[in-house]
Amino acid sequence: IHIYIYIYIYIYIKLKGKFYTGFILYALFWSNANSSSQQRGGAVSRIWSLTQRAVRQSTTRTSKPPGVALKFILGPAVLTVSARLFCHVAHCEADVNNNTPVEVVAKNPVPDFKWHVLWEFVKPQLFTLVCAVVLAFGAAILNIQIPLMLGDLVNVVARYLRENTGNYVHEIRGPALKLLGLYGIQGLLTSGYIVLLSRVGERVAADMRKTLFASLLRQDVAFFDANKTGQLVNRLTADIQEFKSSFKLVISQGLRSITQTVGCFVSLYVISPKLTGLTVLVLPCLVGAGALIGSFLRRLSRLAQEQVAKATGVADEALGNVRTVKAFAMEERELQLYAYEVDKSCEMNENLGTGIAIFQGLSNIALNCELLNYQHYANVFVSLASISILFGQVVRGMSSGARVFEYLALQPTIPLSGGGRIPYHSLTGRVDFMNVSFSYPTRPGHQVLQRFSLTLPPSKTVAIVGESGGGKSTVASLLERFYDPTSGVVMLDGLDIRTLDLCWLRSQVIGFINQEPVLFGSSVMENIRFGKPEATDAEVINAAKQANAHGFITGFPDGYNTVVGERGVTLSGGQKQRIAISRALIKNPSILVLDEATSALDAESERVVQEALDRATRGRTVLIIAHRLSTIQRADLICVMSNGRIVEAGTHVELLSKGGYYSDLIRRQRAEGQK
Ligand SMILES: Nc1ncnc2c1ncn2[C@@H]1O[C@H](COP(=O)(O)OP(=O)(O)OP(=O)(O)O)[C@@H](O)[C@H]1O
Repeated sequence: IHIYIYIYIYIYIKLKGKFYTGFILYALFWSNANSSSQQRGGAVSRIWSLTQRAVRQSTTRTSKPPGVALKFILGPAVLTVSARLFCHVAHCEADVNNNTPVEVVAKNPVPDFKWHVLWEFVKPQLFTLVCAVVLAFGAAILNIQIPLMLGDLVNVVARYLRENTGNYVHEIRGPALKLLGLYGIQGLLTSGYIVLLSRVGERVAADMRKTLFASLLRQDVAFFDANKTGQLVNRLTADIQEFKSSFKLVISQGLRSITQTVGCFVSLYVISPKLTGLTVLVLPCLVGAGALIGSFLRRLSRLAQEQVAKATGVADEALGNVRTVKAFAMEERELQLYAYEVDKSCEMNENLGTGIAIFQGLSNIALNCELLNYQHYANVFVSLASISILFGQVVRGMSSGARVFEYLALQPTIPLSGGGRIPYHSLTGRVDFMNVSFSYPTRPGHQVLQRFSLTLPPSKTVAIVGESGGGKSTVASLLERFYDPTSGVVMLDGLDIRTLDLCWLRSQVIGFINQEPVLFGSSVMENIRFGKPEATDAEVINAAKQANAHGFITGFPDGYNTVVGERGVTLSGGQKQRIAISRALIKNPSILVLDEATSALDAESERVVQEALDRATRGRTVLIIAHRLSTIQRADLICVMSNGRIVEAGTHVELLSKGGYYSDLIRRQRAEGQK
């Protein structure tokens, strides 16, 4: 009987997660106690024998072997619970999406779990959730009834064996049919609540993902300086996954385990187990069927996982290239793309949930039918063990939830919308930096700009040159309003840019091209259209012509429909740069910022790109940040920066004749070129 109980529990463990820690500990404890008591030594053995004696004295004898409840049910169960509570060991609850948890370093290491935020997500699913709870409760109540029905059946068999009178088939039919009916209803209820719960879980998780993604995209660039993209993506994936699993498990198992534990303790002492039956013969069939359905479910799970990864890929790309997304004010479009992929993965996970539901419903029926003779022993153990799993799961679920909620509540310091706009026909494109001082929020002690002043006259080209780390790119970042100055103002047409609509500023006024153009893994057409989503094909082609890109694009077999690969890996540096220029030009910006736009190119690529840039800059206010001084000689004004200040300014000829910092830079660059 002991072997059977172990086999039964083993199967249960296989189906419901691994909670064998208590068993291993118990087995060790028991064998140690037995061998030690034979040697009459050891504190452990003495405590053990005292416990056994106390239990023997306190329990009234039943038909069960003495101490069986302690040895095979309470012992392992209590040890499992303790191991779980105190040691956090050996629990590996099945994760349908096989997400590998990544260490998350939170800004606030222990964020609070906010119930009211959870409520906002659960509210729309409340009806489905209540139905799931009712069904789960019904299934749990039936689970308690089953051993009692079983008792009726056993009584009939026992009476027949004892008295050998009456019509056996007639007498057994009633209780047997009742029992089968009960199993059927129980299976249906189980499937029902799992389907509903899976739906609630998936929808809550999908809503959380979309809301968190929207909240992340809204954040300032400074937020992304302080947080690694991988961690943010992890909150969108692993944390929400963990939270979802816990949410479903706690509701389904919590209700079932508590009701079942109470009920099974009662029935354990009411019914006496007599039947053994065909279990050994049937078990391999059950295991085989389980393995078959399991492999199907694993396939479903893998597909769902791939879809989740796809959604994560979209998020990762948008967040990883957040400067580009922000420079084109494309937050809304990225959100839509992500929402589409998330909804698809939500649907696939719902299908998976239905598969699991059918599997569990069937396995419940099969196990109940075939293993009924051990039901009352094993159920108590399983219920107790499930409660122990729940403790750990509640803790993990709440901490994952808290990490997700932490970022939902964050408000950006630079709001994306709101503020004034200057009508297109009256916008001149004059920019003034007035006494600007600035430190990056992640390095507040390091002042990058100190009382920096500079004017970009309308339709003129101003270049900034100077030593590396002197603060040139920071000037461009402040114009894009990736950050706000610590003191001083940046003005557009005489208006403080903090009073202007940021979305308008980035999407319509400023075109930004930097050293390493970032493309998205879609077609050339879509990449150029990123600059102006409503642009017609003709506008896209026109922008590509202006940027010297039309020729090479039409040379590809798929032309504008050529997919450029992740981050544009299938294109050369010069080609990528020209697509980036087309993307900036399509919005017809009044101001163009070129941050080292040609410094990563070889001489030939630089020539074609430079040609495109010369054409692109005509009639616009241009700020060029340059390393290669040869590219800026025709600028209307060249400023030399050092230590966050302008130390010299003038035209190329003026600065050369001055013989100061600029001519020194030119000399050094020539010398490097000759080497
Ligand atoms: N996001 C950031 N967070 C914190 N510090 C930064 C950040 N970006 C730049 N810095 C620091 O600010 C200073 C100025 O950097 P910036 O990129 O503006 O220099 P640069 O003149 O453009 O240099 P380079 O010519 O090498 O590109 C440097 O000391 C740099 O380390």
